[in-house]
Amino acid sequence: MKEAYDVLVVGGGPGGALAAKAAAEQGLSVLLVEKRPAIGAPVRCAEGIGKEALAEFIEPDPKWIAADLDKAVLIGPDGTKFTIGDSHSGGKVGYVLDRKVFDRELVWQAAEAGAEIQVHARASAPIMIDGKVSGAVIHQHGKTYEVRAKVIIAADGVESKFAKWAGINTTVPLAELETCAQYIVNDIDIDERANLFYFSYTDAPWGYIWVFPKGHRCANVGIGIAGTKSGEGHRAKDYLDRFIAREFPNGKVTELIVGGVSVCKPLDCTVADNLIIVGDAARLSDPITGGGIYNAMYTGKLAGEVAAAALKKGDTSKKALMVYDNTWREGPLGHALARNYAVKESFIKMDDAKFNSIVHSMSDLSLDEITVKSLVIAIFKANPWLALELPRLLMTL
Ligand SMILES: Cc1cc2nc3c(=O)[nH]c(=O)nc-3n(C[C@H](O)[C@H](O)[C@H](O)COP(=O)(O)OP(=O)(O)OC[C@H]3O[C@@H](n4cnc5c(N)ncnc54)[C@H](O)[C@@H]3O)c2cc1C
Repeated sequence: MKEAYDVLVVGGGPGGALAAKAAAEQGLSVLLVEKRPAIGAPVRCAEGIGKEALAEFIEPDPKWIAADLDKAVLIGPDGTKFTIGDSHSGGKVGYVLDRKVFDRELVWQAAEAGAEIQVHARASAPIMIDGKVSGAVIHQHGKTYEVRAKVIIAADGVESKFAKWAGINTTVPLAELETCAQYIVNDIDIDERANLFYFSYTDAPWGYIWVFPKGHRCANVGIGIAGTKSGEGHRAKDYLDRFIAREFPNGKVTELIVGGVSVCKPLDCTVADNLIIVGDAARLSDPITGGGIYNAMYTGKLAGEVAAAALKKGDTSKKALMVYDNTWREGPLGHALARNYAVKESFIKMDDAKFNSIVHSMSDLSLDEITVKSLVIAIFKANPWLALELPRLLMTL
């Protein structure tokens, strides 16, 4: 580890990896520090991603694809199913990844581009000079180092502290922090090409349950519920155990993970002098699904490119880095996050009776495109009463 770099990336998830790769490809000296001893492990993710989204960044490779999907099935509180995609979708729907392998591949690509990677290396504090972030204190193998950098990219995920230490308010309201639990369940009867989403206030208050196949008779089965709904006997794991006992009583559990997902609005501003915040650290996961792999990759790559352009001009002030914030916020990602936040706020508190009526109304519909927008438009068409109940949501579509 040197004492100074052009760019320091804190965090070796998809956001950090793409940021480091993009910056190194521009010829910058880049250090990526990851606090865990192994990139990609333990996995805290259901590992689902759309094929087209992923193709923006990387060629699909069977070594990190656990399942190739052709449909998603939404299941209402009374068990009524609505399927999106199927044979008409041309196999475009999505993948379930093997993130232990996938995350390592992304970091390896950053290293190949010239970035230096240090694992088991935790950033414990920013170095502040004249009120500006100018590096970080790094702990590794019992030693402490000071690393200076001209631009620091905070890619430290949902548990992000770096931006907060640098004076930015990153607090997620408890009601907008989904608490999640997930098992890998083996030896179960599943459709290996379908992601299942169960919506029911009783089973998963202000959240949902997912069953994402991971190959033959194996799936990620998980739940996210609002942080405010979690309590004694009502923890995410308790709800999940009840679901598993009902749906997969003979399943064999081989892994449990717990984690959090923010479903709030993005940070008000994702840059400061010498600092860019990406992915989950910037609260950019999707407010409906909690999905954030694509958003982290997109903003990570953008951050690396913006850092390089700013360094070429010799200006890494907040004003110069604002092009990063403006680009994602005013582009398709920012619009999708704003719309999906409005959709989440409108639907999340609906009771099971209303959810049932919506899912019943959709059973005759056929939808090949899996986008929130196409789904919500279909829901409004099939349920004209929603236009009166949620008039402001219509404006966002
Ligand atoms: C249960 C669950 C299920 C999910 N399912 C999906 C899904 O199916 N599809 C989807 O798209 N998204 C899903 N997500 C969200 C997805 O995992 C994240 O959005 C994505 O990983 C964000 O990438 P990131 O690079 O921003 O952060 P992360 O992947 O969280 O990476 C951040 C990295 O920073 C490291 N780090 C943190 N602090 C420091 C520090 N001080 N110093 C050094 N390193 C540090 C961490 O160890 C971590 O490796 C799920 C999340 C959970 C919890």
